[in-house]
Amino acid sequence: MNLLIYHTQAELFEDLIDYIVSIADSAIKENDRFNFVLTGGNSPKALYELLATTHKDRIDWSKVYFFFGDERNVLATHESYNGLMAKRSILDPLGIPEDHIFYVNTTLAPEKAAIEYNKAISAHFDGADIAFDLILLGMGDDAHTASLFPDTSILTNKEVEIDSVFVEKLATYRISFTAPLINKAKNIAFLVFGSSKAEAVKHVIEDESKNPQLYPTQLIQPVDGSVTWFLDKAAANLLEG
Ligand SMILES: O=C1O[C@H](COP(=O)(O)O)[C@@H](O)[C@H](O)[C@H]1O
Repeated sequence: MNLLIYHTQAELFEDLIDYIVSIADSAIKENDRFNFVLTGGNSPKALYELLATTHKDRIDWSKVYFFFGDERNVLATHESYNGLMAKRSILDPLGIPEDHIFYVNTTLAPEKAAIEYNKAISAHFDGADIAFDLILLGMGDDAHTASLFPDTSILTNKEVEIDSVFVEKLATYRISFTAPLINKAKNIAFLVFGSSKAEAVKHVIEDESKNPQLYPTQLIQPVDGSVTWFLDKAAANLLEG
């Protein structure tokens, strides 16, 4: 595990963008494409905007395929649809063609949306191992990541797949990568800001005995890939090591 802690968000984004560019370059050199899983939530918006403006010439976007690690069970026009924030901040500004973007189809019931997303991803990987080049993730102050929330059924799903899950505390369904699917990735990067996340960061990174029902992000342990944490000072504040 790599742990990187920054004084400012600007410094963090600069390094995170260098990291993304380097993974994109290697993936494109090796396989002529870069399979990039975006995270939702609030933290990544400024990152996406920087990638689509100041840094747009650093990646060959024609070779990039975009996916979503989780999605809200709302229509694509709803403000909380992860795909909409990505569409506005990075996908439209870069002119990414529709056939390079794997949105979750939330006009379907959540179970069906998950099944269709699994099919679309399997077809994209065409029988090869489903190992994304890079999965970006955030983490909530309750230690959820993607839509792996505490005390939910998806936490015990051992399949490498996308699943639907009812999140009781939000009284809503979500569609999400399972932990085994995330753990197959070649690279995983967490982007976490702010003091409200500090306690969750400490439990996820430093607890010796794991309790993933309470701290689901503890389930993220790549099989062969790397995991890198990009934290600001406030989020890292309670770490001891
Ligand atoms: O991995 C993820 O993390 C966030 C937490 O996001 P935040 O930046 O808004 O705190 C989560 O809600 C999101 O859906 C997910 O992709």
